[in-house]
Amino acid sequence: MLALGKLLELTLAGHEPASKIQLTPEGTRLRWLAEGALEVTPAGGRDNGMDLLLSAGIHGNETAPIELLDRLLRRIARNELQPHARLLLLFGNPPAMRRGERFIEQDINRLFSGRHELSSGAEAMRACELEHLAASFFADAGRTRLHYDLHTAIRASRIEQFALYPWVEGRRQSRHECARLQAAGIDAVLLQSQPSTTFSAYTYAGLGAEAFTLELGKARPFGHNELVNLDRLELRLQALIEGCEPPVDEAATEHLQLFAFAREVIKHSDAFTLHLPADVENFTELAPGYLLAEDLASSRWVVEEQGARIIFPNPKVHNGQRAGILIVPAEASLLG
Ligand SMILES: O=C(O)CCC(=O)N[C@@H](CCC(=O)O)C(=O)O
Ligand SMILES: [Zn+2]
Repeated sequence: MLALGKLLELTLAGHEPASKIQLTPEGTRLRWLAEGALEVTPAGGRDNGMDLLLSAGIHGNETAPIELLDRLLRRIARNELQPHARLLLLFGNPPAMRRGERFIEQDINRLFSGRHELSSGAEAMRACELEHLAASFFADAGRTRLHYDLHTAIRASRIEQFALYPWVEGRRQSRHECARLQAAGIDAVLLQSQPSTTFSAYTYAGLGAEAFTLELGKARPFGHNELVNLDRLELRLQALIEGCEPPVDEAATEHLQLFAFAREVIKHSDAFTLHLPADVENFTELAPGYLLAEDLASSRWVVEEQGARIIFPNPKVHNGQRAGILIVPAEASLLG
């Protein structure tokens, strides 16, 4: 296997490869761009016009998707997968991956769309570097741009695999892309309705890609991901890479669970208290009138929405950060 196929090993060891460009016997080109960053160019005459960015490890402890990217790259480097799409593979936060932690100083997924400019430190610099790598990768006009930013969640989830679809003014979220995700084993999509500082929001709003954060199960250490079943996603990604994706059935989105963003719960101070059990699962329903959280100056978060559910509840975030999202069921007619 080509040495660059071991990007994960190189990244975890903090090593730079001796040779930065390698070719498979079929002519697929692997190019190391920066720590945790590798570009794959199809052999001559094979390029089908798709630019596919796959990222994982934006949170260093979310190992199942990191292992998934590693498997895909090794297959390419062993000449078992013949790419017809251009690929950019990114491991987002190598120092945090080495420590098996979500982040070192700051959550990188709060630093995109220029937010890193208001901050400093290694994670702000990495967010800036990732923006540049993505922007250069998606620089050519007239090509299809797709980005999946792969994650796992801190807690268990009533809907195990779901996507967050970024939002930008004036652009409708695509039924076709939702159907493609459904075919990849994703059971629910949260349609965002406000700007965000995540990586997928940057590539969606800033670079015009179709882009999603995919939540694929519960975060566990390397080698302990047997409960995270990524088979359907892996098959779909292989098909996208090889340019032989089976047709996508848009009518099937009838069975996709769609949610709309209702409100973010922001932790303002150390006095913040979240009134949920520590083991509450993502997508747990909360009845109208439920007192969800309290904070300084007697501020209270009371559920008002019918059919509300909570995702990503986390009272341990830094002050000023999101401590949960309230979502509500949405209609497929929102999709374009
Ligand atoms: O499990 C949790 O509480 C957080 C899981 C996670 O990291 N989610 C992403 C979602 C990104 C998005 O909103 O698109 C994040 O919080 O960065
Ligand atoms: Zn994550």
